[in-house]
Amino acid sequence: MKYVLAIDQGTTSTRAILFDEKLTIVAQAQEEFPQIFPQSGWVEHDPNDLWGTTAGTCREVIERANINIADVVSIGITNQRETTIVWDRKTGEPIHNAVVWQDRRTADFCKELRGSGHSDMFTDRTGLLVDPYFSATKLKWILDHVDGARARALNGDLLFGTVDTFLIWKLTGGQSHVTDATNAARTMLYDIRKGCWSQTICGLFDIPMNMLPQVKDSAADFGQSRPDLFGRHIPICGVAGDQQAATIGQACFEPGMLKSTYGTGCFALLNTGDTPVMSKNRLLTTIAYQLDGKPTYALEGSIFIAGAVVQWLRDGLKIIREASETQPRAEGADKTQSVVLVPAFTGLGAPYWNPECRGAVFGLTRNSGPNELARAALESVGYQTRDLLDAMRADWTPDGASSVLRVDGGMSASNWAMQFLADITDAPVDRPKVLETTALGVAWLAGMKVGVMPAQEEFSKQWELDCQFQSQMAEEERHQKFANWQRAVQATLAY
Ligand SMILES: Nc1ncnc2c1ncn2[C@@H]1O[C@H](COP(=O)(O)OP(=O)(O)O)[C@@H](O)[C@H]1O
Ligand SMILES: O=P(O)(O)OC[C@H](O)CO
Repeated sequence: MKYVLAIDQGTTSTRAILFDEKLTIVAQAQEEFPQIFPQSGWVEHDPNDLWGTTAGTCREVIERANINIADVVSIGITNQRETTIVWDRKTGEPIHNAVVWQDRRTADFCKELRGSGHSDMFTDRTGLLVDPYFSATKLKWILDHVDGARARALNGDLLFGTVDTFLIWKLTGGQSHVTDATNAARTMLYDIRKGCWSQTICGLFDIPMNMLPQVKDSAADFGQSRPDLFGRHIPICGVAGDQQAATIGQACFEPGMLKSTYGTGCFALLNTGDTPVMSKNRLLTTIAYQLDGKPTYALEGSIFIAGAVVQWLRDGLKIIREASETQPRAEGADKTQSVVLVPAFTGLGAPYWNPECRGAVFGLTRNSGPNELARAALESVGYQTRDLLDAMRADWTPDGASSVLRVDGGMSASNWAMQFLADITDAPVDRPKVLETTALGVAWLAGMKVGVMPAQEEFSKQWELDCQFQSQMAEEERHQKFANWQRAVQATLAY
């Protein structure tokens, strides 16, 4: 039996998962690391924590699985996207903490950029909206604020990377400075049509292009791990941003197929095939995966608060002790009350993109309590998804496309939330048996590249349904509830 080691470097923890060639999970290890909040709206990670937890969980999982290391034939890396790291080419030492995707420090600069009439150029080339979310302005910020950084970069002494690139640099002992097209597509520096770094954008930001990594397919030769790490060289053959890896893990290979991942936030990706569909409804155009030099594009909707609203009920309001308690609470909620919660704790993402608005609750009565709030919290995730899907359908609906939404992520465990999602979108919601779709996706890329895992068609056939949720809500009720949500969002934006 051969094995593939999948590394899933996420926003709050790092996981290593060992898959066998039949794509069964053999062992896994997970480690959290500190979140650093130097100022309001700023979020950083220590890159050495990202690397330390990666090396640690990989060693642990190999030990736990008790297998011959010679049988681990490939490594796959999937990662939190957009997070920006700059390090010294000679020493491998970062010159600043990683500036995390959630970090809003460049909001004012982005506002200026939007005002300067460049927005369309950025969107045409990169598929993205000018927002602090993406790497470009974070990288510029580091070059502008770390003493001497730009001069060192110009001199060729500094390297830039998203988390995948930094981990590959570390794993290969500084031999490979590479990324894949899905990660490059999140930097706002990459021309997703031409498939190269944009000279114009780098020029505008004064970013020396010699610090950018080489961009490869998602299944490619990314280098070999240092022999002292795991006892032998292991090739790194699969890389994809975590939401793209989940799209692959959900086998959304056909145009029109759609997945939504419910973790802390929620990210929905709709496969649009070989066409980069430009959104008229403030969604993002991105690369879903790139195989054999051929990019497959997707429309993406990003919601910043999904499972995090459940965490707020637990840690903030303390009205539940664990996430699963939201189900009995929602079931017990008074049906005559229409409490609506807009969880704009850090503003609203797609399709509103308003970083300044904050959360609100509407429709409270003296009888409103934990049950009604729990129901409103779960419903808010369904409503936000409906907003995304409506925007996606308005942008692009191929003939005969299925309306099924494939779901995964921690919150997809909630039957109540998934049933409401089917009800409010009036479409089937499919939850697969394997919920580790992110790791699965990148394990497949890495295993397929070295020939120990099935080709795409066979892999798609292995996708197995756990449960399909069908819409059961009367049209009138759906209409009424969604209209209430829309009014609540407008009031929140206006506040
Ligand atoms: N049974 C449940 N009901 C509702 N929410 C849940 C349930 N189980 C987990 N969650 C939510 O899912 C999220 C964790 O999902 P996960 O995919 O591990 O997220 P991430 O990778 O972003 O850390 C948490 O925010 C948690 O509140
Ligand atoms: O680490 P996650 O799972 O919260 O994913 C973060 C996304 O990649 C950000 O774009």
